[in-house]
Amino acid sequence: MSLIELSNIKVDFKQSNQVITAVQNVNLKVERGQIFGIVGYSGAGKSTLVRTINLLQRPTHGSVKINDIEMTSLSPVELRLKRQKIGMIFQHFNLLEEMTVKQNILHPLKRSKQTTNQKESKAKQLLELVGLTDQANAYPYQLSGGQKQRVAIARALVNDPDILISDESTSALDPKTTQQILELLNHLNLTLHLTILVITHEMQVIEALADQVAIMEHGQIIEQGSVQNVFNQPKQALTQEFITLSQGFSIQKPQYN
Ligand SMILES: Nc1ncnc2c1ncn2[C@@H]1O[C@H](COP(=O)(O)OP(=O)(O)OP(=O)(O)O)[C@@H](O)[C@H]1O
Repeated sequence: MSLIELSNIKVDFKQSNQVITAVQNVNLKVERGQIFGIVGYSGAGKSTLVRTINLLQRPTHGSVKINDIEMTSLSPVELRLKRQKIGMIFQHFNLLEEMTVKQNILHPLKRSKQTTNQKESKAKQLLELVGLTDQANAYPYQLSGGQKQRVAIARALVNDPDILISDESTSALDPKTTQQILELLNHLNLTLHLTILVITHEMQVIEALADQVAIMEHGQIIEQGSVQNVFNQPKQALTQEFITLSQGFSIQKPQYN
């Protein structure tokens, strides 16, 4: 049994008198402990697809199973509890500017029945895990982009999730900081056995981090497999294009005599 199993997913958006199909015919299985990458250009449907996993986006058709439980059949209360086990991080961090690092991390626990001591101890443990112990009382504006993403990661882990969804989490960061965040995600995968879904338009992120990859175009998965196989033997022209682009830019300059 796979941890995540998406079957025949379709997502339509209705806008006045037209229908936009953002995702269609998607079948995807993610095993526990995997790092699964989803690659595609802007508008390919990556974010819409992963938002169906915690039903932030309800699919028009299809089945979403987490741990063999059909998410689309859950009551609102059951769904809220299941969602707590799926953390998310984003490109622009989405921190609350008026709150300190520690308050941001503990924010998802605001309605929890945990004692202050339990929350303090959780915050301490998470601050240590993401390397921000000294910044507990700082505000987001005092932090670098990489530090902000570390706060967001700690916040995403506060309910001990089984799954972390990273939606372009390194796209606003410079290469060195990207490397550090990818190392942290890899560390979390290994030490917490966290299953991670990585959405990106950068194939080098997939190459560095993921075990499996799916390539999306026009709302569909056009190719998927192990990172090794897909990189060694890409079947689709778009996959080849992403691999070529990940090896850096090559500009043909005119020759002047
Ligand atoms: N709420 C919405 N209403 C209408 N159309 C939407 C909505 N959300 C997404 N879309 C459309 O669905 C398609 C897929 O968008 P989506 O954001 O999932 O792509 P993406 O691959 O994640 O790209 P990006 O990285 O730019 O977010 C796009 O054509 C987008 O305009």
